[in-house]
Amino acid sequence: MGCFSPELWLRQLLSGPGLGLAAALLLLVLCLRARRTRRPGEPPLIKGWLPYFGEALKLAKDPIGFMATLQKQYGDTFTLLLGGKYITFILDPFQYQPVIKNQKLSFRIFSNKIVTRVFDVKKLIMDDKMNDELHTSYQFLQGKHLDSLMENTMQSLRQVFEPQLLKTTSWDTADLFKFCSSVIFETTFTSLHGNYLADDRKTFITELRDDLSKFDDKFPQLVSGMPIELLRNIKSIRMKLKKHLTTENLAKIQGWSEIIQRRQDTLEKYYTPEDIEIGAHHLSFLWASVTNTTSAMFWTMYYLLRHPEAMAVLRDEIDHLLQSTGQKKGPGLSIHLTREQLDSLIYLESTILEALRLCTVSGIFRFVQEDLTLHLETQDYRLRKGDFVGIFPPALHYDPEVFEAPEEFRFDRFIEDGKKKTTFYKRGKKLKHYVIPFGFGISKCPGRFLAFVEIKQLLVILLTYFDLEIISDKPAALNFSRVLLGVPYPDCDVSFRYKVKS
Ligand code: HEM
Repeated sequence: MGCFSPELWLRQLLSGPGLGLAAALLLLVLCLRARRTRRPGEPPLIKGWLPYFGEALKLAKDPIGFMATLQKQYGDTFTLLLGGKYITFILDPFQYQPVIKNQKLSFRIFSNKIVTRVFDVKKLIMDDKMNDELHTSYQFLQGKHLDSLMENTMQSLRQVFEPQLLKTTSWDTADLFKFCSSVIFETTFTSLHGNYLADDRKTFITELRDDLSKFDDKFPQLVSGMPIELLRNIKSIRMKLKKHLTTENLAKIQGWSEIIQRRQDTLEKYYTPEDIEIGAHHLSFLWASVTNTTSAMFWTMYYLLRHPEAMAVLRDEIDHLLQSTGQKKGPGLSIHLTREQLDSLIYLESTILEALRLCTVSGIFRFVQEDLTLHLETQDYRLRKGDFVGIFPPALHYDPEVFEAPEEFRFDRFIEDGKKKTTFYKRGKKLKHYVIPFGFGISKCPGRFLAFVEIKQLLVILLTYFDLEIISDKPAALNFSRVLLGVPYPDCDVSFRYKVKS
């Protein structure tokens, strides 16, 4: 997609060697793209005044408010020019199904373009069979396989937190985003890939995390199609990351999870073992497993720290479960919860869901493979080959008809009469889907169960073993530099303090 951060695009292009290229590019697209007009049967067309970028600046500034304004003005279906791409947004949640079910609207073409651009994986586009086989590996993120991943996660969390528990009970201060990114990276990487065997394990993990974070900083530019050569040292950082994850280097890590084993077996069928592209595949999976989980963890913790009343209810809920399962805090990190027990923590789950409802600014996209008519309940729309169709979850998440006071954090929003609340209505009709942070249909995130389990386990540990308090007064806001690309990071870090409970 080419719509994510026009300011970054322009700034980068207009510095140094990008200047000539920028001028040529802008001239070309100005001529090519400005000419489109709305044809009969097509949705309202909104091009903005800026050629090529269209309304991308407004979207990047305030995506939720801007889309709400357009929805009021043009209705639930309209086509928007964003960074050279025409995207027809379908905002009525009852019309998601026709989009998801339409075979001519392709997720694979969309996602292959991104994976090729960002991670330099070339073979996916050419090899559908390999693509299918890699997708079957996602079964190892569910069911009984999830139980063993959950054990790995708990083991990794012990490794991270047991040294902390030996400390005295004095306060330590930390920055919340840095804290989440460090714990989630180490836990996720170790749970999925295993333990690095050499003595310098900690250094290896820290370097890998820092390199992934530098690479991820430039993710929006890479997605938008900016040549990696314009992004200073990102090409060499990407190469370094890929090399860490080649067959030879992965062999230095012990205890691969089933999913990593299956992916490696599949990749070895299609590549020679020494092919660096194997590392590129593992990099794309590592990136997917860590980035959104980190920001989801950040926002959940952030809201809990700012709402001590919610934190108190969660602590009670967890204490109650530990007591009822006969568990006491012993030396080290001795508590152990099964998946069913974690699932029974309904206030914990509601809190995470509420943070995701408030903070998901991703888009769900499909590529229009040929000119077609999309049949919606209310109307038919003509769509053009080469355009995209998009679902924008915040339009649903912030709909006051569905969620009362939608901009407020209410940790118990998904609880009713002491049980999980799963009924939400619009226009008097029950909604099948009301919170969609993980995408939809074929592109639905395969890691969603693991993400929930990991965040829950981490919160159980933090709330059971630590006192936690926010220090920063300044509220954090969503940073929209990666709008439409998942759960955004905060615009600033937030300091908090923690100490082992006495
Ligand atoms: C709270 C955390 C997470 C969120 C909000 C999230 C969100 C998403 C979304 C929205 C998509 C679909 C993208 C699209 O439609 O273009 C996606 C795809 C994906 N996610 Fe997640 N994700 C999370 C955690 C994870 C974890 C923990 C893993 C792996 C263990 C993972 C692995 C993947 C993979 C492999 C895909 C690509 C699927 C495909 O190509 O079909 N995600 N995620």
